[in-house]
Order: sequence, then C-alpha cells, then structure tokens
Amino acid sequence: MKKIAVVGTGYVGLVTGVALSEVGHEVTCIDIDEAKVARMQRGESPIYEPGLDDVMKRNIDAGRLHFTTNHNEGFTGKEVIYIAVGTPEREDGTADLQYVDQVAVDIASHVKQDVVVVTKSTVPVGTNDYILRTIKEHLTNGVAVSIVSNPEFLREGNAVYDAFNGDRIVVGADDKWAGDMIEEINKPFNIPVYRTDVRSAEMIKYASNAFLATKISFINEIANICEKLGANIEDVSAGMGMDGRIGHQFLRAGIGYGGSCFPKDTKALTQIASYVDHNFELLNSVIRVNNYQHHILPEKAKKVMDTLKGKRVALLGLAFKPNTDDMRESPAITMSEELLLAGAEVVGYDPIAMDNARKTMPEGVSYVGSVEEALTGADAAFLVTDWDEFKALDLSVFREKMAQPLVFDGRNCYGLDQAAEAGLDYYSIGRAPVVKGKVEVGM
Ligand SMILES: NC(=O)C1=CN([C@@H]2O[C@H](COP(=O)(O)OP(=O)(O)OC[C@H]3O[C@@H](n4cnc5c(N)ncnc54)[C@H](O)[C@@H]3O)[C@@H](O)[C@H]2O)C=CC1
Ligand SMILES: O=C(O)[C@H]1O[C@H](OP(=O)(O)OP(=O)(O)OC[C@H]2O[C@@H](n3ccc(=O)[nH]c3=O)[C@H](O)[C@@H]2O)[C@H](O)[C@@H](O)[C@@H]1O
Repeated sequence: MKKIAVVGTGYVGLVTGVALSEVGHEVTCIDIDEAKVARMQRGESPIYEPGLDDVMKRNIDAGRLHFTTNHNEGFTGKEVIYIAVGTPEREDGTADLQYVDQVAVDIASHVKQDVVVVTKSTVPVGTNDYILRTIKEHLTNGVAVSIVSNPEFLREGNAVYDAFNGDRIVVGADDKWAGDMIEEINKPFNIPVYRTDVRSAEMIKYASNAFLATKISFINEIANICEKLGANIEDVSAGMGMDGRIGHQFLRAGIGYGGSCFPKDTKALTQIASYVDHNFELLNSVIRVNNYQHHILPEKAKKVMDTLKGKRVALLGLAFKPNTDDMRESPAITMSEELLLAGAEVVGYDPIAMDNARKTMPEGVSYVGSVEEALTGADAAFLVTDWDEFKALDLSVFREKMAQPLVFDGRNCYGLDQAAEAGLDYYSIGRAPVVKGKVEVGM
C-alpha cells in the first residue's frame, strides 16, 4: 500500500482521496481553503454527494485519511502526489492553469524524496509535459520526478459509485515504471486499466466529454425537429438506443447540458484544436445548439402566453442535474435571466441546491421551501431539473395550486397521457403539446 498526497479537494480530489484510502492506501488530502479542511477533519463532506460522508468517516476513523492545509506536511514521505485542483474556463474559453501552475511550484519546493506526480485535473494536451518541466525548473533538491496523466471520469451525484465501478481507468505514462506504479495502486478497484502515453490520455478525457456533449446536442436537435413533424422524441431515443452501436445513454433530450465540465471542456477543446490550426466545426455546432437549447422553455412560454410581464413563474429544480447541489452553468441561470428580462416574477425551489442557488442565480429571483409553495398562484411552472421528487408528484398538485395549470417541462418528466389525464396544459421537449387535457397529436 502506498503513501499518497492529493492536492485539491473539490469533487475529484476528495472522491479520489476517499476512494484510495478505502482500498487501503494512506492518503493525505491538501487544500488551501482552511474552512473546508476544518470541516473535512471533522468528517463532514463540503460537497453534497450521496454516500460520501460514510466512506469518508470510516477512513478517517481507521487512520488512513488525513486533511491538511500545509503542503510541506502533506508531501512529507509521500511516493505519489495527485493533482486535482480546478482548471476553470477563462473568458476566451481556454483552460485557466493558474492552480495547476501553483501546485507544480508547491511540489518542487517541498518534496524531499523521489515522487510520481499524477494529474487528475482535466488539462489541455501537452500540460503534463509543462507541469513536469515547471517542477524540474523549481526543484530545490535533486530528487527524481515522473508524471502520469490519470484523467477522472466520475459524474457528480454518482461519484462514489463511479469511483468503485467506473468503466476504465486511463493511465497515460511516458515512463513505464511510473505507469506501472499507478496501475498497481489502482489494482484493488478491479476496474479495467487502459495504458497509453501522456498526451493520448489527456486527449481521451476531452474527447470523451466532447463526445457525450455531442450526443446530447444531437438528440436535442432531433427533438426540436420531432416537435415540428409530430414525432415523439422519447420513442425515437428508445428506438435508436436499442442499436447496440448507439446505446441508450446520453440520448435524453432536454434543455441542454450544464455543469462544471461539459460547457468548459467543449470550449477548451475547440481552443486546443485552434492552437494547431484546426477549426473543430462539429464541436462548435454542438456548443451553439446547446446555448440555444438553454433558451427553449422561455421561448415556448413566450409563444404560448400572451405576455410574461407580471406573471408568476415557478422554477422546479435549480441544480444543473439531480443529486447534486452544484449550480455551475445550470440552465436555470440563463432561463431565469430571460424570464426576469421579460418581466416575469420568478420563484425557485430545489430540494438540495438552495444555498448555492442563492449565490449564483440572478438577483430578483425569490426562493421558497417546497413544490407546493412554488406552485401556489403561479401562472406557469418550469421543470428545470429532473429530481425524483418532481417525477413522483401527484400531478393534481398543478391544478390545485396554480392560477392556471400551465407546465413547461424541460426534462420530459411526465407521460403525455398522464399530463392529459391531470388536465394540464403541458409543453415538453420533442413531443406533442397537451392542451386543455388533450394530446395534440400530428402536425
Ligand atoms: N467536478 C467533476 O465532476 C469533475 C471534474 N473534473 C476535473 O477535475 C478538476 C477539479 O475539478 P473539481 O473537483 O470540480 O474542483 P473544484 O474547483 O471544485 O475544487 C478545486 C479545489 O482545489 C483547491 N486548490 C486550489 N489551489 C490549490 C493549491 N495550490 N493547493 C491545494 N489546494 C488547492 C481549491 O481550494 C478547491 O477546493 C478540474 O480539472 C475538472 O475539470 C474531472 C472529472 C469530474
Ligand atoms: O468531466 C466531468 O466533470 C464529468 O462530466 C460529466 O459528468 P457530470 O457533468 O457530473 O454530469 P452528467 O451526468 O454527464 O450530465 C451533464 C449534463 O448533461 C445533461 N444530460 C445528460 C444526459 C442526457 O442524456 N441528457 C442531458 O441533457 C445533464 O442534465 C447535465 O446537465 C461526465 O458524465 C463525466 O464522465 C465527467 O467525468
């Protein structure tokens, strides 16, 4: 079992540290955020992630998982250091590498023994070479350093499950012995390991996210066409997905992808391509389609309602997807900006993300503590996030609480017949509208 340091305790760093300790390694997680570290030392996860607290507490109690703000203390005696700091988007869409840069300097100033540096953060192709150069330039003693690219594929909300049941672990190493060491560390997970060189591993991460984003934009385009032609996107997706070459996953039409990674990684990949004079036309279109899709519910509402001015609109769900409190690039943000601009009164409710929503949503949105409160007196309801709580609703609540039962569903949470039976006026994605309790089949 190895002695490991993990730098950065966002989703990726914390889940990586917790998972490595769970399989028996001794792990110290380092973060510069003192409040966060204090919480983690008490066994509290700073992020909402189902199941994470339990595994975290178990390993702290077993003495295998530690947290510190001190790099020197964290790096002492460690054979392996994982980098898991953020690589956010700069204004021009490129990846901001300032945190990675800082970690490289931190490593160089503090390591006192030979070390393998493992990059978990999503970084542009060539960055690992650059990190290694930076470390070597700043080294204060003559230790040997090697670098491995080991990109992360976890999904927020499923992060603990993914850590132990992922489809593959990618190990990109140009030094075979360093790659062997990281493969060995990951053996207890029993997940297939894919070995490659550093640059290919870096590209696998961007290409995977870009491909999944492409599937989503593709199905959203098909949905928008279905709607005009009187076809049903749910049936179309199901029928397409039965082809094993296509698969069912990431064919759910909706209001476009959000979150901390697809939006930033798709833009970063178009920039990476542009450095080598390649215009990534397909991915540029994927991004454009997604931007349009974020506006699709307010656009529908503008068409159906005479005006949004003075109308009370309930937003059900604010997080970018269910089972997370992450608001980064949530479609709820663009949507509420547009509704407020059109003069609507916007009321938001989310089962988990309310605290983060208050920090990130536009000013002017008000918040309530339940679905019922959100719907009371509302002229329209927007389903933004497909939380189980909303999917399980007795649809009579819309008729009972709202000024009029007008529902715009961005996630196709309900069947058309179900909406019709409940007497809703119901507009969803890529399907026929339901008007006055009747499905308007055909064109
Ligand atoms: N969020 C996700 O689901 C996934 C993220 N990724 C990638 O993983 C990387 C990390 O993303 P998140 O976990 O969302 O990060 P995050 O942005 O939520 O957290 C990063 C953490 O690093 C800390 N930090 C910054 N500089 C530091 C330093 N010098 N020393 C110690 N700590 C430092 C910050 O205080 C913060 O707690 C990004 O490159 C992201 O693209 C990859 C797969 C999934
Ligand atoms: O690099 C990352 O950060 C991660 O990005 C995504 O994970 P995540 O953003 O947590 O969530 P997803 O479940 O992929 O959903 C992303 C967005 O796509 C949307 N989506 C997803 C699937 C679908 O069929 N339709 C659809 O609109 C979701 O609502 C959400 O807004 C990838 O799935 C992870 O493999 C990757 O590690």
